[in-house]
Amino acid sequence: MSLLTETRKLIVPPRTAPGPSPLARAAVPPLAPGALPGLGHAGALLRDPLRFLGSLSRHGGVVRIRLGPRTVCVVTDARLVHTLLVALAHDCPRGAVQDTLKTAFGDGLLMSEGQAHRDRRRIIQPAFGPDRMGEYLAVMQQVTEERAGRWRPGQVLDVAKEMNHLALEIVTRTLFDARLSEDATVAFHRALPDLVKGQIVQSLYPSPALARLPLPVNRRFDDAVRVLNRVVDQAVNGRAAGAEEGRRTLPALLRAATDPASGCPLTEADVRSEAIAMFGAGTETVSTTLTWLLDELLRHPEVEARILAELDEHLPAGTVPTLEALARLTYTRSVTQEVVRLHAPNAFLMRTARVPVDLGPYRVPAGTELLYSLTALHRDPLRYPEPMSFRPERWQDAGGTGRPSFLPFGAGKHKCIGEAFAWAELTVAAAAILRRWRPVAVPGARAREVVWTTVQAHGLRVRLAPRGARSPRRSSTAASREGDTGSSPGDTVPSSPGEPPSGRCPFTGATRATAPADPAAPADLRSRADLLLSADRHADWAVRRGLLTPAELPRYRGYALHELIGYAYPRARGTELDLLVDMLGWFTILDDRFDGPPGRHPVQARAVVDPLIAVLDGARGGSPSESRLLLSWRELWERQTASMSPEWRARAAREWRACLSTFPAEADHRANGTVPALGLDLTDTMWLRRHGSCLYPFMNIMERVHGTDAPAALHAEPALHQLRANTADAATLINDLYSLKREERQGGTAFNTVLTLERAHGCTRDRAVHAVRTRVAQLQQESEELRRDLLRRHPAGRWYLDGTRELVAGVQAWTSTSHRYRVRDREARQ
Ligand code: HEM
Repeated sequence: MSLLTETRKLIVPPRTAPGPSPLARAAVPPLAPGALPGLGHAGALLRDPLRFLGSLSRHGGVVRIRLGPRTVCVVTDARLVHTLLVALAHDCPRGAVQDTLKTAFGDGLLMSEGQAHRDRRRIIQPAFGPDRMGEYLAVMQQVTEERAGRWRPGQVLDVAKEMNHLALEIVTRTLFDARLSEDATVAFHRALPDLVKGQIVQSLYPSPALARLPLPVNRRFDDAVRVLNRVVDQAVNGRAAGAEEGRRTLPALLRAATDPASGCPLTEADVRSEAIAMFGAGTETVSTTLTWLLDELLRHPEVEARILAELDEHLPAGTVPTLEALARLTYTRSVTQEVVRLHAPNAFLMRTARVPVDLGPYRVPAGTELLYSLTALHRDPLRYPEPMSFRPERWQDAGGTGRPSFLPFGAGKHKCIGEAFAWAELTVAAAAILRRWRPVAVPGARAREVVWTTVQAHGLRVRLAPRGARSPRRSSTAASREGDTGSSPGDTVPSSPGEPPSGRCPFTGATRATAPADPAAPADLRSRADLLLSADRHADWAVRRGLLTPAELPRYRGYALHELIGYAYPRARGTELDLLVDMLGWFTILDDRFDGPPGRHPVQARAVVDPLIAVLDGARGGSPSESRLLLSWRELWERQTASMSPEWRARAAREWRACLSTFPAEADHRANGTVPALGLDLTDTMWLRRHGSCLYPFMNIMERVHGTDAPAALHAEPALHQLRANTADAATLINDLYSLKREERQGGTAFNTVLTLERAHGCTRDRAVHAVRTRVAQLQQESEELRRDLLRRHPAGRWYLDGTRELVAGVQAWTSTSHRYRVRDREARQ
């Protein structure tokens, strides 16, 4: 210790927190017993840090410990910790551990002090304001549902790993409106431990110059810094597909700001530095807490049941969470509070006294390092009886979070800026996971505490069981639709006469028609509040993406596309449901574009379609001239393919390409006045219709909904190819029957099998309709046989085989009721 410091201690009066006269305070904090020569207390701290830190409170509110040659004061009393963080904040900045990060990442919120810190905090605060929070909730829910939607029944989940990825994705998608590649996500989590280890070790070096030596720990730290900078670059510069221009993301806030000290705009280095702060402080804390939450729920099923009941009551499935709804989840909040108390992530936090300070009855000299453990504070038996018991009820008593001893987010000027974000994230993510899955404990794979700078939950593995269907409460919107009856098939489909028209069917070649299968009674979708909410969300999405104007919405909503999804994919929920509705909506809007000039001009058709196909080939976006249709397609392609296998992606790309290529092909025919109807079986017509109606891509999506590819051996079966063709044909033909009147009004430009039969083969209307209905029945019958055969050999693919049947039934149920194919009397007369 230098003479200068010693002299300063004598002449500078100690800073004191407000309280009794400083004259009464002069005690040197007691030294904890058990110091070993040379090592001091380092062994005890390393062996069981939380037990050791927890044991110190019985010696005093501030206790000295020796770590080798260093003496550190541990603050064990919650009130004194509060004093340190609030009243003494100016004189006790964060110190050496934070300085290491400062060298690596610059002066971000997590690293800065004083005026620079205050200025930066003021700039960043709006990113956590209540209006932004409202928007983040929906994203948090969506991200979690997407991730949980990729899990499979029976899968064993490494919970900590999954929660790490989830928390990183939530921060990226909310604060940055960006997406990280899977590689970047993995690299981030690999690099973080090396960063933290290096941060601690380097803070112990007697000279900063030692950090430049080629020691393994330094090298790994430098590598970690490089990786994290690369990841952060992706978040800062890589806006998510479909991200809105001008959205108030954190980088946008920072780029628009001026540094009050210099009067200059903030630099890209500043933006990156703040991104590091958010990733560093806002991911592992949350993921660890979520992991502990799931662990505690496994031990306390009755708590889980109460949470689910409360969610059903105040945040029904399919509801987009709001801050108000979250505020009503009082029991769930008690549970998350208890998890945060018992497993407060911050095991060690540090401050350094710049000048002599008094803490309660103790005097602490300048230069002293002060350590406090929020985890240990929250396990103090005097404040929390039976501290190691998980008892959410303790938060329902008076006092709640207002207790001065409850400091999971710190206090004072460095208090967690993400506190509200974190509470919301914990609730929304837990709700989305628990709604979908029931985690079952894997024997011998429970969470165990591993203390680093945070208290991590290692080793928890659970097996996932799908949560039994819970009945969503009916929303008022659902109830208000009870009077809806929809239209009857007779409105639009020419009825087939009782007896088949005589002669050979031009389509099927049969002389006697097979009786068309009766449509199964459509399932009652009115109790599906989530479907209506998905429809609302989709309408909002379509307008925000510029695909529709608000004026176009009422007519568009009349199509009730969400009902088609509800019928055809009865098990799709959450993210998949939203994806399906968005995809179908997008395709319908695209299809409607071809009712206009692009449908008659092949060059225009190709101008619309080629950039969409290029996305499937991996073309990168970013040109400011990209159409809304293209931007939203990019987003949808990303959402469809996320987490799917390369084989699935290749198949989906191939089939979307085939589908989109039909638009210019049809435009060619229209321009030349030709009909693709060579041969009696209408092979060409059917190829175009089958692919043009997007049934193949929508069959692929069944695998996305199910969370896994159908067995490869099933895909290799020629019989499956036939079944898929039959499914596409049957659904297309059903659609042709119901859309007949609407398409007839387009004159010779429409592609409809009934009309083609009339035009190309001179059939009467009755005969053409009968032929199509007969073909549908035949396809359905053949499909049943194919299904039976495939099921015998590939029982694991049952869900996929059943899905093809549901798809056709769904199209049938919907086409018979949708307003899309209704022709109003006035229109019909025109
Ligand atoms: C369960 C979750 C979380 C816990 C327990 C937690 C805890 C804390 C604590 C104790 C501090 C104060 C550290 C100190 O005094 O030195 C802090 C600061 C901070 N936290 Fe959190 N945090 C959580 C989530 C988040 C999230 C989600 C974000 C951002 C998305 C975030 C961003 C930050 C930042 C930037 C700081 C530094 C604030 C400043 O110095 O002004 N935290 N957090």
